[in-house]
Amino acid sequence: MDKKIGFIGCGNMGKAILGGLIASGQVLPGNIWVYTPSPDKVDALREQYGINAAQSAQEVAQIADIVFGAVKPNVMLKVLGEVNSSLNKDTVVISIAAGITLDSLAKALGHDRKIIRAMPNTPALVNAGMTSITPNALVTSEDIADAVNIFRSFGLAEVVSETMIHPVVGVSGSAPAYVFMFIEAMADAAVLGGMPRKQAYQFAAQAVMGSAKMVLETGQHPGELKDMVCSPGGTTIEAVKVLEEKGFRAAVMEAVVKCMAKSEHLGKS
Ligand SMILES: NC(=O)C1=CN([C@@H]2O[C@H](COP(=O)(O)OP(=O)(O)OC[C@H]3O[C@@H](n4cnc5c(N)ncnc54)[C@H](O)[C@@H]3O)[C@@H](O)[C@H]2O)C=CC1
Ligand SMILES: O=C(O)[C@@H]1CCC=N1
Repeated sequence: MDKKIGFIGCGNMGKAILGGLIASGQVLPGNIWVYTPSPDKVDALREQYGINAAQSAQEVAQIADIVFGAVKPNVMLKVLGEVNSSLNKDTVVISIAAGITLDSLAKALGHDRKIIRAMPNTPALVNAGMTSITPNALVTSEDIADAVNIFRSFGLAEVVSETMIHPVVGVSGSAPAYVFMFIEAMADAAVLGGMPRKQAYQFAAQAVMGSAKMVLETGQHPGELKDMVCSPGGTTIEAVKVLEEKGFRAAVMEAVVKCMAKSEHLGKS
């Protein structure tokens, strides 16, 4: 793609997208402009990736064809509002902020602006992201294809209606955090069993990745795949029984429901 890509804000998530995009070879580093208020951080990104360091958010807005707003939700509307007059007519603005609706973005940017609300996740950094994309009515099918291509260059991406955004945050945007906790807890137990810590993380993480791949690639029901592991009278069913007794599934469901509720709350405040 020869479009110019801009990042206003580039912390955990912006860097995951930037890193994924560059690793995919889809966009050359020379076609990427980044601004954050900390010049040291932008310089570090320039050294690591070879991107252009912008002096201001307005500079990014002037140059880029596609501008990522990758700042925290509480400053997103202010930051985008301040660069609005620097954007070109056809620039596509992609906000990745949790809880910031297309409607509020249009209020900050004007109702004639092409805007996409996207919800990526940090595994973008290792080419395994999952992103939802919700365009407003002004975004053309070509713009949508560009956005899908960008996000698919480092994982999977689906266009969804804005009503799906809260489940997306719950099951994907925020989900890596719960999975990391699961991996950490399994590894702690393996360490308790005498395994060196580094090896414990490797075994636990590979088990999670392989299991996820089985769900994605076999098309089999997760319950069926679980049953395949549980030998009669074996070790796994002992662990499964404890997880059921401790309310593992209910805890996960409740956590995701809380996450969705917070996403909805952010959208209203
Ligand atoms: N971290 C995650 O896993 C995910 C985060 N998001 C969304 O991504 C957005 C960013 O989150 P993180 O990357 O985690 O936050 P972060 O705090 O790591 O990064 C924020 C970035 O914005 C910059 N910044 C702060 N004020 C600014 C300003 N006035 N102008 C320009 N840049 C400014 C900071 O220097 C930093 O580079 C949030 O809106 C969040 O909802 C979405 C999906 C997943
Ligand atoms: O915790 C958050 O608010 C952001 C949105 C999805 C993941 N991190």
